[in-house]
Amino acid sequence: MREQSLPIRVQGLSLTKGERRLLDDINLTIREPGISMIMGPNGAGKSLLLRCIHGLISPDSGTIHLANRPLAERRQSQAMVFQHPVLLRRTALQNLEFAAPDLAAQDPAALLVALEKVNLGARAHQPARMLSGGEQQRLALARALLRKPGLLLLDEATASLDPASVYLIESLVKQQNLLGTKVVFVSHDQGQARRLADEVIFLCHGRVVEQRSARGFFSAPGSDEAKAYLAGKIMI
Ligand SMILES: Nc1ncnc2c1ncn2[C@@H]1O[C@H](COP(=O)(O)OP(=O)(O)OP(=O)(O)O)[C@@H](O)[C@H]1O
Repeated sequence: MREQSLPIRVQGLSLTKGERRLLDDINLTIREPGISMIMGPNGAGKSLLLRCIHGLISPDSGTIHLANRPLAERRQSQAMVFQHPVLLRRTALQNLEFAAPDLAAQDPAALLVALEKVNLGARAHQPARMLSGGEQQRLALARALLRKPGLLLLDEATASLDPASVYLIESLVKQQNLLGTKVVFVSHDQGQARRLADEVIFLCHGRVVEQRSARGFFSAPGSDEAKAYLAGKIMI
């Protein structure tokens, strides 16, 4: 059973390092059960925001609630996939066993099914760190999905993968979303955002500049920053 994550409510979130305000009073409520895509130029604070929502970074101020409960009570029901997955020096299957020891004991066949779902059935007994980049990313996704997370966070999870791996990961993410997992995806890939996103949250200089339907965002971005970003202009 997936635990309900919505609404995700971020209030007054700020993070400063030295002189720089990296996240600047972020107020954001995510209500959409579909896929929310966080977009914005390099250095906008997308990864930092995602890490805060996953509880990996403590902000200087502000709060995060999921389904009206503080983040600290909720971390077990969410999972994150990073651009560069960190895998154990073990086989692909052992990486899943380590992530889900109870499931591995009760229903070991389920782990093989999880590998097959990401087209890694034939790689089960290969060292995870010897897999290709795309295979490692698919393994990381399989590992994240073992928990049946109520919230799945993906940070540039398909950057530098070939089209077939991108397609497979996007299909699995969409499927999970339809099964009830809320998805928040950071991506620069406009094609991917158009394929996946129900809403876009556009960040610039550590602030939320726009939050609207993907259709509205791409057809008529409301801010100069988003217009420049979509036009491929470098923003300082
Ligand atoms: N630990 C840190 N100390 C100081 N500055 C940091 C730290 N982590 C991130 N930053 C800075 O915060 C800003 C936002 O970083 P973040 O990784 O969130 O950007 P991003 O929007 O994900 O960018 P990109 O699209 O390039 O991945 C960047 O300028 C980065 O250099």
